[in-house]
Amino acid sequence: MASLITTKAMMSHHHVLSSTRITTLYSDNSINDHQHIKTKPQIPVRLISQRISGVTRAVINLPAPLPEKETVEGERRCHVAWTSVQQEKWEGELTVQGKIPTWLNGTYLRNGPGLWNIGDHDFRHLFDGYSTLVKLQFDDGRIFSGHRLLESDAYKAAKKHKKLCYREFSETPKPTRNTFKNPFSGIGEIVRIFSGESLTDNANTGVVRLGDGRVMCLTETQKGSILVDHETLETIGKFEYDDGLSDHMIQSAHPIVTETEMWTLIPDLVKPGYRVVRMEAGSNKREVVGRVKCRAGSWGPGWVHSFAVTENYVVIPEMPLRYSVKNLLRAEPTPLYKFEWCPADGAFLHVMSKLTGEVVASVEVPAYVTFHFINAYEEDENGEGKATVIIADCCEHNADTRILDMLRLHTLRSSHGHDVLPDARIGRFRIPLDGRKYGKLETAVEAEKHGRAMDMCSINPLYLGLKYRYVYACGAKRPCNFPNALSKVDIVDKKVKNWHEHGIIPSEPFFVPRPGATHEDDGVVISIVSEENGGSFAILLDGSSFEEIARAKFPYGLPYGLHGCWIPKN
Ligand SMILES: CC(=O)/C=C/C=C(C)/C=C/C1=C(C)CCCC1(C)C
Ligand SMILES: CC(/C=C/C=O)=C\C=C\C=O
Ligand SMILES: [Fe+2]
Repeated sequence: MASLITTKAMMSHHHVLSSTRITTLYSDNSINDHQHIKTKPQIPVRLISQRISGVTRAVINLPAPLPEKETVEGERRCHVAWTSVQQEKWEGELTVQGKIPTWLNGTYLRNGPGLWNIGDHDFRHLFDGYSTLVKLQFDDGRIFSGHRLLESDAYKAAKKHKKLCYREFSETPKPTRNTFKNPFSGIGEIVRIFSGESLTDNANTGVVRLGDGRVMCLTETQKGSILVDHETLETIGKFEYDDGLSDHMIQSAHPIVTETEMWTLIPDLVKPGYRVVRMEAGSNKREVVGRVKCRAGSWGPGWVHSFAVTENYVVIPEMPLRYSVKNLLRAEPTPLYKFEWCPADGAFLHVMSKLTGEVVASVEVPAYVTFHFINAYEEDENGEGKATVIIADCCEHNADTRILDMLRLHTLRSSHGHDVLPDARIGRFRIPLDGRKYGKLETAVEAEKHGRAMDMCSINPLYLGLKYRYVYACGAKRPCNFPNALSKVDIVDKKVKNWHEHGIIPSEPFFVPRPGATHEDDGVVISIVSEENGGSFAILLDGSSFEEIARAKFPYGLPYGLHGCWIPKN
């Protein structure tokens, strides 16, 4: 479907009246367009927007609704959230409806998969798409915006050769004819996987601002650590780690970054365990603080998309959903992709001292499935000035691995109106620090209050590792097949405020604190919303009341995105 839309969009000149400026963009750059453009001159597409009763309306620039017959696999036209971006880049000013707080000056940068096809080949899974950065540059009440595809080697090679060239999350390049003839090619491929050579560097998951100001896009392969310019969205180049740890090829997609340091986990597939590493701001060298050995007797370590820290400790999850070398070597994906579900081998959480690298607790907990840890903190239950327990909260999918396969594009694009999204909750782990063997897992807030969906979370970053109260995340208004609401959860009073409009798919609600604020929820929440009618807009909610304070419509539809960061204006 994406290719059909692309061709159509490319052939029409898009005119939208803008109150402040006219932007010219060239729709020459998506992979489909590329083929086309070789024989045709670039077509400038002018985006002009028109103010109608205070709201900027795109006049002709949104993709024209497709007739029912122009569909993927015989389906109805799918939501713009799951539709590839139609141009490689765009830049322009958005017209704001409402009032942006005067203190909000800086750039919100969001990463995520935004292009899910190469020529006629449609990718399978949400996580396969090529990284697409979206910026919202807030400047004195105005928003300058844009998007751009990340120039990873994987994307550049796909563009050049018009085929998949690296292993993505679920996609594997087709073997070449030589591979069939060469009896050693299987071994060669194993080497290429374990050296990381055949793995993607498509850094489509998150983006972080390091303490020294560099901005890095990330995914779960180490080679997918790529520096970008947050103003132009240009790709600067690979982040070159200067520490000899890259031969471990994979990493957590969510390092924890502060002004002074970065913490991350490097899983070890050969001797199942995790290296806990720290990198000083300004350096490219990660230092191994300690190593955790997996408790389960399984072949692979538990999948580690994210983890948590407290003031003094790193919390390392060992999920029963484990990396599987067997599945890694398969060309065709299993329902659990590169992972396998091993609940009989146990589920664990480990706690390491940041200072000494010593593992101070390692507890067995009930089975769990999570992509995202929300926050963690130490609690001194006896009031003796010593932490006795660690609380670690995560978006927990009720130990149900189906969520991974629910994120297949076919499912996201097809289950219209059916309530098929499996339930999720805020899972709260209690990890005793007194040597007890077991930890607890509880539901922090009744899941019904946020529509039984819970993922893509953020907190006030000033509360990282500390006792905190508010979680911002995607919840749901049922029925749905994907989280379709924004939720503010008060985990102390166990109250939830939800924000929803019909037909929307909002991306991660990102909290930016007001400078000088004394209340945890004094700030704004930013999200980019994909609409059912093919459009999209940026929304600003008040962090406290969770009510809309401003929105700004994009002159075109943007797909769903994953994680973002805030880069304050210097
Ligand atoms: C987008 C997101 O949240 C996760 C992306 C994960 C990726 C791209 C994982 C890729 C992998 C391979 C290509 C092979 C090795 C295993 C694994 C790290 C899962
Ligand atoms: C989008 C998502 C889960 C949604 C489920 O409700 C997970 C994304 C993980 C990667 O960042
Ligand atoms: Fe994530």
